[in-house]
Amino acid sequence: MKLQELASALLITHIHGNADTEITGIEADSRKIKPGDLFLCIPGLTVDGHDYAPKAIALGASALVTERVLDLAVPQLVVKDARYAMAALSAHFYGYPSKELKLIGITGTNGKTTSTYLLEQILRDQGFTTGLMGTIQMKIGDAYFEMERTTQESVDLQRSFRSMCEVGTDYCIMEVSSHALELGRVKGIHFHSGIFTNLSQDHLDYHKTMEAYAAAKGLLFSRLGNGFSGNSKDRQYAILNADDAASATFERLTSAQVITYGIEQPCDVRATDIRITAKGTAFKLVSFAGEMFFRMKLVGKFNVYNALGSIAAALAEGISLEAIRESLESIAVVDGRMEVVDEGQDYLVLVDYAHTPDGLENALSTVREFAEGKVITVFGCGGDRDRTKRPMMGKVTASYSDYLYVTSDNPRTENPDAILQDIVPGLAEVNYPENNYELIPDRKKAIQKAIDGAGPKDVILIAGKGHETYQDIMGVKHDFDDRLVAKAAIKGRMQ
Ligand SMILES: CC(=O)N[C@H]1[C@@H](OP(=O)(O)OP(=O)(O)OC[C@H]2O[C@@H](n3ccc(=O)[nH]c3=O)[C@H](O)[C@@H]2O)O[C@H](CO)[C@@H](O)[C@@H]1O[C@H](C)C(=O)N[C@@H](C)C(=O)N[C@H](CCC(=O)O)C(=O)O
Ligand SMILES: Nc1ncnc2c1ncn2[C@@H]1O[C@H](COP(=O)(O)OP(=O)(O)OP(=O)(O)O)[C@@H](O)[C@H]1O
Ligand SMILES: N[C@H](CCC[C@H](N)C(=O)O)C(=O)O
Ligand SMILES: [Mg+2]
Repeated sequence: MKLQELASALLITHIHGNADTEITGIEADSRKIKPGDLFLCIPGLTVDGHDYAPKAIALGASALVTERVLDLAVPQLVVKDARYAMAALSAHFYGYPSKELKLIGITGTNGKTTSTYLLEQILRDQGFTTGLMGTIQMKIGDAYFEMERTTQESVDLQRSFRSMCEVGTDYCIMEVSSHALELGRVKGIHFHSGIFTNLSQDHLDYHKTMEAYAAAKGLLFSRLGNGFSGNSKDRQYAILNADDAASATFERLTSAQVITYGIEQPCDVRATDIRITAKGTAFKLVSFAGEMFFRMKLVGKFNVYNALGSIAAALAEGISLEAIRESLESIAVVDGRMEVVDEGQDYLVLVDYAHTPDGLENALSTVREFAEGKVITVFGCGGDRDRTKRPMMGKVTASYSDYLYVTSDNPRTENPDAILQDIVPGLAEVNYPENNYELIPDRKKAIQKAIDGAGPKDVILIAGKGHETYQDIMGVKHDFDDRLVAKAAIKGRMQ
């Protein structure tokens, strides 16, 4: 595509240099430039992409998008806002692929990944070709890719959507993080439907206040449904959790048709008669499409919420309740979410991804409900992330646990001991006895100790890392998988 043609996606631009320059790719990271690419210079929060333009040119970039003319010998498309331009130009370059897919975005503090897996399974079982995008991985056709982040940068997103179109994808189910919404990664993307899981504290390092965090999530819904067509195929849906106060705001923001789900409040898709055991969850579904009993292998009341959001979305797509039930009942586990580590031991070991106060409250209240012995928790808090959630996570964990091992969870560039010290005031707040916890920065040692000390019927919850296979220390990702470490410790104890 010629630079001139690409520039037509924006009204106010200025081309400095040859407008007929051929662009064969589009990229915002100088480290990924290939010859012929257009390099987008994005002023970031940590560095300014304009400083990397010489490196991009050295690697073969044929033109730049800049916010000011740089003294460099390549054509430049000068724009007002490079981040906005990145979203608009990449959509144009890849031919607006989100319009060719039925894209269902899922946002909320907890439950996004789980919900994407549930809904994707239901749709796949119906014979649809599905795409998936989120924290654990991206799926395009039958190929799986590792993800750097939960929601990709706009240029990568558009490229991924185009690849999904090329393999005949009908539905793409994706997690939409608050960072992505705030940073405009999903600007101009056409969503078919949006699902809201819940809102509780996280990421205040970035959003600063809960109001700003909620407003970021709201962006997904304010963009839905703007333009009725009368054609039921084009109809857009906002699927909202009736038991979460933020839903009322999102309902006001959206023009999409609202479907509500929940447990406590009256709503369109509701679960009653809920039973929770260590082996699964059963409930009666009462919905606008009828009533039915569900028996899922997924553990925890929070997974009933995740199921309800997915059921509502699937019903909106015209899938029968019976088919939805069959799919949901077939799912054994979502990678790293309440995953059992079973080596035949007489205590239960669960690996879970709870890494917020609310996530921990949900995971631990579930464990409390079925634990016959003590509840022992191993957890930590991520470095370079919301510090104010640390004592809150300590408090919640202490409230539900008989014994605690406070340890490291991706300290990143922070001092691991200092992170642990930020958690301790939360334990003191509920007068947690000093004899009931240990601070062990080495996560492997903490897991080993928890396993060595477990008695029959005890439950050990290893929280925070779930599917992760690394421990990030000073920017270096060291191999670390809670499930493998726990497995080895259980076996070690048996010998
Ligand atoms: C707060 C945040 O999300 N920041 C993201 C944002 O950073 P930024 O705008 O500050 O960019 P920057 O790092 O200053 O770089 C500016 C520009 O220079 C470019 N650059 C930079 C270095 C270089 O050598 N060459 C180069 O070209 C960069 O590609 C970028 O275009 O844009 C960058 C490029 O896309 C991202 O790498 C970066 O993610 C950071 C690393 C991050 O950790 N993000 C996390 C918090 C995040 O996004 N998490 C959510 C999930 C959260 C959840 O819901 O749990 C997610 O969607 O993953
Ligand atoms: N609906 C829910 N409500 C509250 N807690 C939940 C819910 N679903 C899952 N959780 C808890 O949160 C943890 C993370 O779940 P999941 O990975 O599905 O969330 P996520 O929103 O994708 O998280 P992230 O923002 O890190 O991508 C789970 O391991 C579980 O402990
Ligand atoms: N999406 C979340 C994941 C946190 C997972 C936890 N293991 C941590 O590193 O804090 C984040 O980037 O904040
Ligand atoms: Mg996720």
